[in-house]
Amino acid sequence: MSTLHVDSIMKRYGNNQVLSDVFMSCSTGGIIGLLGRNGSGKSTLLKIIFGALHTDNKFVKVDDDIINATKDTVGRIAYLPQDNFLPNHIKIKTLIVLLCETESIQFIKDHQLISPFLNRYVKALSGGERRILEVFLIIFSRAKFILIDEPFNGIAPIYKDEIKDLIRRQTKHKGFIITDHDYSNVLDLASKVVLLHNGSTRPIKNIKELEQFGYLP
Ligand SMILES: Nc1ncnc2c1ncn2[C@@H]1O[C@H](COP(=O)(O)OP(=O)(O)OP(=O)(O)O)[C@@H](O)[C@H]1O
Repeated sequence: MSTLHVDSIMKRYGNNQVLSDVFMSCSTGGIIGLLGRNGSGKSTLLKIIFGALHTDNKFVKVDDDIINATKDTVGRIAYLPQDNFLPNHIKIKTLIVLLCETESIQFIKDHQLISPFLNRYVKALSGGERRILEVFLIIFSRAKFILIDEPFNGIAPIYKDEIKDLIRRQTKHKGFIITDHDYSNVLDLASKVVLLHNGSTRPIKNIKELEQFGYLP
């Protein structure tokens, strides 16, 4: 078993102290559902864990290895941002080979949600098709810990269950931190739920607590 350990993360934009007291721990086999209101700092936190955003205060460790920069994340942490990140002019079958773990490449190419697009370029996909491809590339990437920002955004309800099943299967050897405003899907997947509230992470035991913290009405 491997563990991603996140502690002592602080981040301020000008006078806006977005993160002040963050603690999270995710082991392979687990899925952390990260919830929080708009602007609570979820994307900021994922970017800092991955190393895509700088802050002076952070402690991120995978097993015994301290993660300081994006180069330290190779094979350890992968990150799906909210926004498109794929290059437009590469064929989809090439991206799969470049980015995914060897043992899953054939499975992905044969999958009904991906196989129709193998010979297309990313620029020829619709927004939802592109998001499905991005989710596949990240959850089957070579990293042990996968950070996913809004995987279900723009994806039709019928495909969400399939994506959740794929994520669950990957927990055999990976750990996930997932945030999405489609909170019912996050709760459905998560083995632990964490709420970002006033800059702090708070472990959540039940729906009632989400109401008490003002996340749910
Ligand atoms: N580059 C930046 N400069 C200044 N402020 C920023 C910057 N990026 C984010 N912020 C602010 O930091 C806070 C946290 O933003 P962040 O995007 O992390 O929130 P979030 O929880 O992911 O929000 P959402 O759920 O709406 O996507 C917000 O108040 C936002 O306005």
